[in-house]
Amino acid sequence: MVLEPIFSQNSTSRGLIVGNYCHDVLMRDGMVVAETLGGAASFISVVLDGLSIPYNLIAKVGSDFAYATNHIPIVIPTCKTTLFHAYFDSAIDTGGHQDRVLKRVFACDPIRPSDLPETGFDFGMAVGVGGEILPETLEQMVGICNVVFVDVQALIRVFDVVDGTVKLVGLKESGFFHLLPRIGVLKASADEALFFDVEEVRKWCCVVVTHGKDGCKVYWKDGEIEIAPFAANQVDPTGAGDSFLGGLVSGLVHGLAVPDAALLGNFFGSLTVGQVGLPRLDLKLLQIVKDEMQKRKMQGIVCNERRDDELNFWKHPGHEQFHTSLSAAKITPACHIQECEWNLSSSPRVIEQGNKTNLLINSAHEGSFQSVHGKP
Ligand SMILES: Nc1ncnc2c1ncn2[C@@H]1O[C@H](COP(=O)(O)OP(=O)(O)OP(=O)(O)O)[C@@H](O)[C@H]1O
Ligand SMILES: O[C@H]1[C@H](O)[C@@H](O)[C@H](O)[C@@H](O)[C@H]1O
Repeated sequence: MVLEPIFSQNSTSRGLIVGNYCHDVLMRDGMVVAETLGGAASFISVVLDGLSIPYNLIAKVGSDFAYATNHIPIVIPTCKTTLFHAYFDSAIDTGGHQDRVLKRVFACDPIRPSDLPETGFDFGMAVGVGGEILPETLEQMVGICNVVFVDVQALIRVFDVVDGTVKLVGLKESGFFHLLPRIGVLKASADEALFFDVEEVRKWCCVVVTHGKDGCKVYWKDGEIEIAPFAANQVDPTGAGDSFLGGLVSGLVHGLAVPDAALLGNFFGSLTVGQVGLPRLDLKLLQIVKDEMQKRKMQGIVCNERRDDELNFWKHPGHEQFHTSLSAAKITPACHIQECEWNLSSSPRVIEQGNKTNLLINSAHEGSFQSVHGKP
């Protein structure tokens, strides 16, 4: 397992995020309810920026790309930006995680090894959404990064040739399987985890399976541990897994033990489902989170001092208190968590302009749309 380098990270570590930005169109019962910036890279950026973690980002878009982002993507004039249509069906609601059918309508260029910088990175994140990460790209990443975190959705998605519907293939058939012993952490949603044998893969790398409102479970060679969720009022599940991964990696980079870092993942996942599109993270909230992470370090739970892989996987004293403190931060009055008051089933329209989100709430009485910029 390539795990030891995770624990030698520090907050000046530099990361490499690889995965295309995309345009997301969310539909509810046939109606467009939101158009937002998407792609795992964009959700992860929000979390890493919020926690002041430096990184380079390699993403490709077309000249139609509609958003302002902190990290400028590579523009391919001959391509359109990757576009996903996510279809939510009011009739299907699987216990808080609304199921969706995802269609890739356009696919921008793949990211090739020659698109990556040659310099070494402390950590890498392979986070494709539309099949843009090739086996040779991941191979190059494991060569230039000390440790690589991989979202399995980057490896096992295939796209219907007629309508672009996203389907999954077994990890063994994906063309990436041979690279598993060289990656640090493989993250999968519970649905995606059905496409590989966790018992087999955990021998080579750490596996983290997310379970929506129920939190997540971490598996490694010799053990496994469940990590508690945070309460959330889910309005849009999109990007929860991406923000989770951003939180997990940020925690590890800041020197937290794996369970604490996974808890931070759950925290950012829960913030994301409470909003439509990218999470808008309050600065005061972020400061509280940073302070709490610092406190965990002060308690002597500094992984990069221990260099002891096995120890870093178990919950250390104070883990539950860390959960309590983060939960409290979410409800601190000073922190305006901009949770929306509606959910996708009530069919409001959300249109993002630049990096701002407009909520256009359908007013039944006036027969018109009312524009609201988040909450006051
Ligand atoms: N309804 C919820 N309430 C609280 N936390 C949630 C909820 N949904 C997701 N989360 C948090 O986000 C994490 C990731 O969610 P999930 O397992 O749904 O990922 P995903 O299916 O990959 O998401 P997506 O593909 O939409 O990005 C969970 O492990 C959990 O911590
Ligand atoms: O923006 C979203 C998000 O990144 C999801 O994690 C991914 O599954 C979708 O394909 C993408 O459109």
